[in-house]
Amino acid sequence: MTIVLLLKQSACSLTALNMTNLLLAPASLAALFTYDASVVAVFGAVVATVLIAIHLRSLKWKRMPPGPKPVPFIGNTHQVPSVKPWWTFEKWNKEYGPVISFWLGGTPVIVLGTAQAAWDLLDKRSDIYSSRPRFVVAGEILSNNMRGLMLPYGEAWRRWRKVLHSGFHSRRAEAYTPIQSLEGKITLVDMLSKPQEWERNFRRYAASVVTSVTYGRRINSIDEWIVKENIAAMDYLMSVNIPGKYLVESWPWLLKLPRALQWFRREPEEYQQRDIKLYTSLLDDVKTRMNNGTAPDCLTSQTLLDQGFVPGDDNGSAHIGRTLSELDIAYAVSSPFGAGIDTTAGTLSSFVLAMLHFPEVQAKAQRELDTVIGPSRMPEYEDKGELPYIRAIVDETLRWRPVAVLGGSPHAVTADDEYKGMFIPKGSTVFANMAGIMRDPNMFPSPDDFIPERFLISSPLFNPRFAPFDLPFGFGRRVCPGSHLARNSLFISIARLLWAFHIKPATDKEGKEVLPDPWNYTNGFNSFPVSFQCKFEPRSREVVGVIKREGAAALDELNSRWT
Ligand code: HEM
Repeated sequence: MTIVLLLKQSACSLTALNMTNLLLAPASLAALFTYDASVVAVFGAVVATVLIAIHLRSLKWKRMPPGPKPVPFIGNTHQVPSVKPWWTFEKWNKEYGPVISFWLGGTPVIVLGTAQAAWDLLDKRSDIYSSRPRFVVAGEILSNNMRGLMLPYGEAWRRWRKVLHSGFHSRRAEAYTPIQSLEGKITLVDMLSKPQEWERNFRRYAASVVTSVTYGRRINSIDEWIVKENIAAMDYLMSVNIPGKYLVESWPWLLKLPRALQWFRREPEEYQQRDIKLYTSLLDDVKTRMNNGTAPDCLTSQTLLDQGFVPGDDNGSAHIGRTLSELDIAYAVSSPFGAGIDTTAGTLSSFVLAMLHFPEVQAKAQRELDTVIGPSRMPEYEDKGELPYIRAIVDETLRWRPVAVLGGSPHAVTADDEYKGMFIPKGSTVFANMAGIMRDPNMFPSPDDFIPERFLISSPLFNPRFAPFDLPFGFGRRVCPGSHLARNSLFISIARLLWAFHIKPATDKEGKEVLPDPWNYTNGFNSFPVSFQCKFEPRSREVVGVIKREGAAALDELNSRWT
């Protein structure tokens, strides 16, 4: 009994002692106890939050747009063909929906397969969909972040883009139409004298328009050094931009190795020196002509002036640098070369292909030209308002075979996003698959047929959503800055080719017509018809006379302009 009482007492006294200790203990001790408790609480809360966040995130990731099942480490890389992947993307869009996702290694890729999805995300949410994926070798090492096309969305890109915007916005582009018209007349002469070289003639036209408006110098042939050097620079750029070619694209931490150990740098850095030499020599040439007062108004002269260059001053270049360095300018004004030649010339080749496969369209267009223009003069820009069917053919060509088949360069998302209940993670690469978008039968019934009437306001097939038809030129803040220049080139070239020539299939030895395969297109970010033969027969002797007369006058005028 006594023992039990003692035990009871001691238990009570222990309890009392503990209570007393807690109440009477020094403040520091109490704080220590309190602190320990809160550390545990905070730690627990952090762990719980992290676990909840991981759980929620994994739920989010499960809500990514549907797509083919990835495998560990490589994702879906093995399922994406290196040749014309846009057909596979179109197939997946048909199978899984207008917005699909897959994985290239550790990078999520989103493909938009309808115009609506592209408008909703790339246009309406352009604040977070306007960046580019990281191009380690092509953008960072080879181009030292000076090729704006590959720059992520941000200040450097904005400064670069301002140069192109002020050089090619719609009013400024109007000022280039006299050059485009004169060059177009030279092209018609080339088409008369060497019709078998029609693709080269188109390339010369596109290249001469670009060099004239950027550097104030025209070209007579695509074999001139300025074209060859620029093409070589573009070819190398393309050659390093092949997925899987460089380990450092998937493992950018390799850039943290001592420079001497970064084996992948040597060759692109050598080519960077070659690019710098080319672009600065073209810039210096314009500066020299500005100094002696012979430089025509062009993108380069305009940008140099905007950036503070003082022509005629011995130290004129020292003032350059309001927002861009001289090298930045040299790179910025070189961009139209890479972006504006294959796109324009390739679209003209698609137009020729369409005319071979849809002769009734050709005949209808020629009826319009005969009514509005007649054979005694050639179409001019002033006739544009009177030639709705020709304008519709331009739009339909851009739709029928979009040259920027994957929407140009891919976009990248800079923040997590939700779209129609689907989760789109930050850092995803986003393609607007033009090949699929332009063949969406809901938007473009009978998509494989060439039907200009879709773009004719007077036609029941007209869809007002496509007035104007901007879709081929991309989306949001990255939309093509050269679209006005490109459209003007396409309009005048197409109007005059149809006015001047019957475009007919080539014939074999037995005289049988040989139609080129309408799907035989090149691989690459710009896709255009693989070279084919066809005939350009002048429509009348009167037309030939006009071409020769106008062509000679155009050459005189161009020579007096640029020398
Ligand atoms: C038929 C002709 C052309 C087509 C179909 C075309 C189409 C495109 C497309 C789809 C894009 C990507 C837009 C995006 O990322 O959403 C683009 C970008 C670009 N285009 Fe064009 N283009 C053409 C001609 C031109 C011309 C003539 C120039 C030169 C003045 C030009 C300069 C550029 C540049 C510099 C970019 C990059 C814009 C940036 O990243 O901010 N393009 N183009």
